[in-house]
Amino acid sequence: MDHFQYRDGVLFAEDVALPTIAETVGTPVYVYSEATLRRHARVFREALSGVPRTHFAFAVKSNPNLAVLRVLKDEGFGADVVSIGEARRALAAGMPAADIVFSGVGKTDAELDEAVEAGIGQFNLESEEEGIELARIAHEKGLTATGALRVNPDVDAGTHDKISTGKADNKFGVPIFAAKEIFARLAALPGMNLRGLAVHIGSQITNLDPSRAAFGKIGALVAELRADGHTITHVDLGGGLGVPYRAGETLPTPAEYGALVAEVTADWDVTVMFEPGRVISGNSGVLVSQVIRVKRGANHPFIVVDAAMNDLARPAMYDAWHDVVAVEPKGERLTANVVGPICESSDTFAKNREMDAVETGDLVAFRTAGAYGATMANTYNSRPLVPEVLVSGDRYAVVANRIEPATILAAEQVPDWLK
Ligand SMILES: Cc1ncc(COP(=O)(O)O)c(C=O)c1O
Ligand SMILES: N[C@@H](CCCC[NH3+])C(=O)O
Repeated sequence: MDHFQYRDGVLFAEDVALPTIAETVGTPVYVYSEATLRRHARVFREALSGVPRTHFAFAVKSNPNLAVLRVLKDEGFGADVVSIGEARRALAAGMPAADIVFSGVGKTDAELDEAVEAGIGQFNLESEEEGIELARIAHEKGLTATGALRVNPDVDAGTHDKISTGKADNKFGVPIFAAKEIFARLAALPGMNLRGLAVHIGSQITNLDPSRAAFGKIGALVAELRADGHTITHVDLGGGLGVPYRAGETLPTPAEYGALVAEVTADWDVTVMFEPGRVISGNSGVLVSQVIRVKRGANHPFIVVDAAMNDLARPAMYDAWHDVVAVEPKGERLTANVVGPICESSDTFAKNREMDAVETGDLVAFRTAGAYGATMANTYNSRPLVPEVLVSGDRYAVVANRIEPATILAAEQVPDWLK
């Protein structure tokens, strides 16, 4: 059930009218539905109920807001983090360190050190070099770090090139042809408990065949490692399941993904770990923005809204589609370009888009903005950092303040020689 629905011609998030939030918090503003987050978490877990032992780690990068993480912690999720900053967020949300998986291709020694001290549950090792460093750091403290070797299976996930991670020339993981030897060397190090493998081939995956191919390669590697005498208790299959961004799109469902995983992993006898991000957070959020003005263009009008590419970078970065809807539709349609105020032509959310007619002062909502939205926001053009609101039934709360340019200016200074 969609928790963003029209009631009497006004778009609501659960039981809160979006204009109410826009009036009290201002625009642009991200609005998340707690009920949707919980529903997605439960649907995903349920989809994997055919797998006997599972661990769910929400990909913090998709939406690191503390309140969002708290909801997922409540749903029994741990976290997949890629920096110590994300690890601190997961811990601050109350997630046990043991439920946190530390991924990422460039973990610094300082990050590894802090994460080992914190008792992070699993390090997904992206290289032999990283594994050696982690083992040394842990051993010097008289501790043992738990690791899984991330394997690059050389499978094309068929997604946007910029978010594809499993091809041989992507920077992630160790080449599959070298994985056995690297595993053996790392497993022998004092300070290292290497318990399994990890794989993640990309994001916004819309066809499960590449996942099947990648998981099959991992299964074969598990068998080979066991034949060599290694103990494999955990395999992390990453995240990446895509979500519909436009009405009418059909994508693999969590249930189809779950059935594939149950089938492929049936004889693995491991705890299967997952790192879903977008599939949990994507359709849990919208970005609400106000129309500043509608200006005439050569072909179509330009609808200039108060959100920009600094608030929602996906269209500019990946030519991504986000549905744009009027919060209070008037029943008319038009074809327009929806743009932000930033001085770049890439600050375009929609081109030649047939959409609800809107006028100056109207509110619009960008749908499917809960993943890789606020988390990728910045302050380009000295714009404020966009705020976030969580709705729960008829309640709502600001869960991230708008950071005004003055706050950022206060962190800058002119050096003595220029005074
Ligand atoms: C290692 C890792 N795990 C999980 C994710 C989450 O991906 P998604 O949000 O597509 O589920 C990503 C991002 O692609 C990732 O790099
Ligand atoms: N930022 C990307 C996803 C990156 C996934 C990172 N592992 C997007 O918005 O689609």
